[in-house]
Amino acid sequence: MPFKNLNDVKEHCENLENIAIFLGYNANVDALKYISSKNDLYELLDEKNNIGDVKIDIDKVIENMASYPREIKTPEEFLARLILAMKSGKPVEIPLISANLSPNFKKWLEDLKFNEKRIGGQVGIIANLLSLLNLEKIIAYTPLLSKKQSEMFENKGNHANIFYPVLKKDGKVSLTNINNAYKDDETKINRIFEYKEFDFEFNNEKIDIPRANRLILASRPENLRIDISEDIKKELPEMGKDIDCAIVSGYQSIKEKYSDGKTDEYYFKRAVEDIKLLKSKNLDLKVHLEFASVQNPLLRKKIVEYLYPVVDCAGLDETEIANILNSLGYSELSEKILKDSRIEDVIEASKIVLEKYDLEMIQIHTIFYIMFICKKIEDKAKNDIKIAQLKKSLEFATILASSKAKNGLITSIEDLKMGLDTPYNQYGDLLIDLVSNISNSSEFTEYNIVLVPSRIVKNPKSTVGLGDTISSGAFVSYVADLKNNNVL
Ligand SMILES: Nc1ncnc2c1ncn2[C@@H]1O[C@H](COP(=O)(O)OP(=O)(O)O)[C@@H](O)[C@H]1O
Ligand SMILES: O=P(O)(O)OC[C@H]1O[C@](O)(CO)[C@@H](O)[C@@H]1O
Ligand SMILES: [Mg+2]
Repeated sequence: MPFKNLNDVKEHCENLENIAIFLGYNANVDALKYISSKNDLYELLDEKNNIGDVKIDIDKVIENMASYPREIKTPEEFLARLILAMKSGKPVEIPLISANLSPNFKKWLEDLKFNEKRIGGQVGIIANLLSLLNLEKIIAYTPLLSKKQSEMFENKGNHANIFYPVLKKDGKVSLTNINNAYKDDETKINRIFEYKEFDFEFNNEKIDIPRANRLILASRPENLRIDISEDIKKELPEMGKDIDCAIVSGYQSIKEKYSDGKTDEYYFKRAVEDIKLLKSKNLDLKVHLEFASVQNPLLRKKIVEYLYPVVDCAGLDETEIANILNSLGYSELSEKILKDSRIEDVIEASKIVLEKYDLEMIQIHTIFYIMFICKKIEDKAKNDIKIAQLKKSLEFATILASSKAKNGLITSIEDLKMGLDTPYNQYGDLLIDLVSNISNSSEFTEYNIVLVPSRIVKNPKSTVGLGDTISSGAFVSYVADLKNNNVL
């Protein structure tokens, strides 16, 4: 067990302090609505426009939403997708395009009272986490940075360590404390419905919620472009020279077509350029792409086809990798994962993606485990060290995630004691045995498959952002090993 006490965790955090990282592109405000019981649910559904009076045939509504991007426009569609998400036991994110909303649904959303507002988006969540872990420098780039959004970035390290690239009057780009770098942009708000485990009746059906989870209604503002303006873009090579790694994300909000005539291809080509520019003066730079759920299979395929070839590491959950496989034509394997989430199938899927895009590392997080898959190092002694380091990075990630699950957010390194004190889930030993058998099979002799069981928090305060927490914690820990001892 690599972490016996909080001091071991603190010592591990110290290894991360010399890491500098670039984060792009998506940040937003997460407005959280807690649904802790069936009464909360009925109150939510009855609020104002009597959305609860909506009598819906869930299957019919879903059938009618067959066209993509399967966004939500009406109360019926919201209700149907919320109940399906609750039943599924899986995290769900669905785009919400305000221009397309029915008037009564738009009003219902506007009148909704939220329990809590906190930073969201991969960039927002990861920047605040890594700041707290005292990383040397975090360049957090997001296209929209309103004053309200900039204030939600919390420079909680020993020194202000979250920076935003600002074009100065002399034409130079300076990395400015993000709290002072805001522009007159709109604030992007996502609505998060965080529900606990409970059961309820709906349309004469008893519905069980198998585990606490969340449904995200992700706004898609027309003027949000996943892009870096030319004057900042030209500085990317210099920024890349002074950092060790990058985490890129947010491509899920790219739309096929924009009002100004631009298309998704325009933004994907520029996103590839951004990564190549960051790497251009620093060949050791490691780039991790954190996936999110993408309803539209064409868009999902473009994200991996354009971006996986130019990144080194990919983080995603089992639903996301199943959907990627579906977009790549492996529909049978995809269906099996979506239906049963068997680890053998997830590992096979990871190997397919790793090989197809020549990735260095895949990191998968599911409710029951967190796993790294990568090629072995020739030298056995070195590879054994690598496995031990990968395992330690995953352990660290589970401690981060369960601390955040327990407390809703991590406010100090002391909070990590909560995660450390949370035991592995009951399937831990079974999963470890399963993976060691698979690792020894002929198909995987060239691969390291390293798994750590998750430390599931019963009745978590919230679940949104746990995947971002896991992926970023494991990735920066991996990079620290690369940087500090070059064994990997
Ligand atoms: N109650 C919980 N306790 C501990 N870890 C959890 C709990 N619920 C979920 N997790 C972890 O968080 C991950 C959620 O990942 P993901 O859905 O990608 O989150 P997000 O995209 O919101 O960051 C799961 O794969 C699991 O490892
Ligand atoms: O797809 P979007 O609008 O960038 O939102 C991403 C969502 O995913 C999260 O980052 C969690 O992974 C939420 O905080 C956020 O609401
Ligand atoms: Mg995720």
